[in-house]
Amino acid sequence: MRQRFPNTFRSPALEISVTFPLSTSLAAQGIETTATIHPNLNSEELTAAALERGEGRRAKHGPLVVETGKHTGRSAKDKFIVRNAETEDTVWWDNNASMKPEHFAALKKDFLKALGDRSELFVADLFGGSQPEYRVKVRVINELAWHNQFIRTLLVRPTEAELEGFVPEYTIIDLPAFHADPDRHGTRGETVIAVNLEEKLILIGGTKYAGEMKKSVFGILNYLLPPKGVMPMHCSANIGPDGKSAVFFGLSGTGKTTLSADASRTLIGDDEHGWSDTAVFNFEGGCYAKMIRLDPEAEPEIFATTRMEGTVLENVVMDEDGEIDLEDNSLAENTRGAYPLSSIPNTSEDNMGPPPSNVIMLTADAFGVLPPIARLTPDQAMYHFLSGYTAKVAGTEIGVTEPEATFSTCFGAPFMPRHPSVYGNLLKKRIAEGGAQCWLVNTGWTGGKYGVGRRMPIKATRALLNAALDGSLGDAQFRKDPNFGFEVPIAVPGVDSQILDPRSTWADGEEYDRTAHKLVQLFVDNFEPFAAHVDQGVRDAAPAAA
Ligand SMILES: Nc1ncnc2c1ncn2[C@@H]1O[C@H](COP(=O)(O)OP(=O)(O)O)[C@@H](O)[C@H]1O
Ligand SMILES: C=C(OP(=O)(O)O)C(=O)O
Ligand SMILES: [Mn+2]
Repeated sequence: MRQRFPNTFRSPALEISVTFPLSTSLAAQGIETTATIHPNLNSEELTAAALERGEGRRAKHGPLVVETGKHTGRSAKDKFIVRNAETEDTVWWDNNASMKPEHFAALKKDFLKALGDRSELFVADLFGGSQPEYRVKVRVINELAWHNQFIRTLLVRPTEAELEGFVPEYTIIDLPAFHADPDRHGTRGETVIAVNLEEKLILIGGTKYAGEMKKSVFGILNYLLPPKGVMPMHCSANIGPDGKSAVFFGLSGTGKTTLSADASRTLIGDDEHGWSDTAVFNFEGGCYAKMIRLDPEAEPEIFATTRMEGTVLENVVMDEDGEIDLEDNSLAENTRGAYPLSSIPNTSEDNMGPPPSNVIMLTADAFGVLPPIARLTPDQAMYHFLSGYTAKVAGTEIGVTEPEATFSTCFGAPFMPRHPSVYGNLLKKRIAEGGAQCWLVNTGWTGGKYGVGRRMPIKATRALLNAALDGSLGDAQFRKDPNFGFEVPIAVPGVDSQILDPRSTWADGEEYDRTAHKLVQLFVDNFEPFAAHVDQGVRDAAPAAA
């Protein structure tokens, strides 16, 4: 039986038939421009505007196909948080690059001048977040029509009633054609994502990769929600036939979107959620899926969106007949598709679900050491959440050309402005309250490390996940992993038992042991800085260095 929630957040605004005037003018925000303003256009109008302006081409079955030039992934090293009274003591500066207020002031002045010079601008008033008491009003100002379509697809679209009297709390100005000047703006180069949490203003310039906008809103929510007792999460989420929800943490490209799209489960969202006292709620109103080598058998729901109007395909190769080729990575390895939740058949109508009964942590293990699934105690869950061991998947960040083993705390370090212990303690509290069962799932390599072994078959991952989520995995026999101490099932119906014992999938068991000991040492070394922030139970959950 499909889980039904009151239809209070699904907005028809994606289908608004006319442009909707801005309740708060740009001038009221101190933005002087003679540009023609296109306010709150819907997808259809924005696609038409993008095609008219030659920003992209239409694929045979409807999607808008665009290219983003040299930036086909996030420019992680060009993102800055302004260091000021608001952020000095609240931001985790070991992990977030800082910008001086005077550099931001110069950058803002130059952005406002650039806005003044534009002949037209596309402006969308949107929500970041679905649960009314926690959502943030965000205004996005774009020079590209397709960027405006992207962000209204990815964020939550207000109803027409909610647009009445809409006063933006945060404003994003997104100018891909703007080139930052390192001397004047304190940037590394001409690309910049500058976040001012005091002025509530985000300036994005010098990149056409649309993911920067969506991740900027994610960063705002990751900063604002912890003081309200809400845990922000880099995860996807869905609801099973039993009405129980699950969240899937994972760094970029590890499987959040893929694994949360499952015909037998109701999708909530694919990337960013909050865990409040009463619900797990989506921060977004759409999905942003990797499209490279998409297998229509393994991922039918996502594949169907590549044949729909309202989808934006980023860096997907298309021939002159409008036929797309998802196998072709000549433009980018990180090809993407952005589509509204309404494009997926079975989604939660109010973008929310009950607090999670299962917490899945997805790790793309490039060493091929970790089992395809492991059951975690709450202390082991905290340990792995703070460790965030995974691989940066090729293409998701500028400069990452093949899987790189990495430790990305909270499975989303690039998006976490506060210290990891803030998020870790919220997770600990939520798990203790609701008794969620936690799992570690390796969607990376098996049969050897990256380059020797093979990628974990999606079919095996889905079978193991479904067994975990429907509870049947609880009846399996488990063994204790000799290196990491967590429990691993010995046999699961429908899954090749050998894959459950990684060592047996390697040609040389002793080579496996050596690699496993190396990985354990990497875990131990990485966890050092967290040890003081956690209790003894979590420290005891660590793997024993060889
Ligand atoms: N076992 C697996 N589980 C999940 N995804 C897998 C697996 N094997 C390969 N993949 C691929 O990894 C990528 C995961 O991308 P995606 O789900 O968009 O990640 P995220 O949403 O975490 O950024 C997809 O291209 C998917 O086809
Ligand atoms: C779009 C992104 O998110 P994800 O890959 O986690 O879907 C990203 O990391 O740029
Ligand atoms: Mn994703």
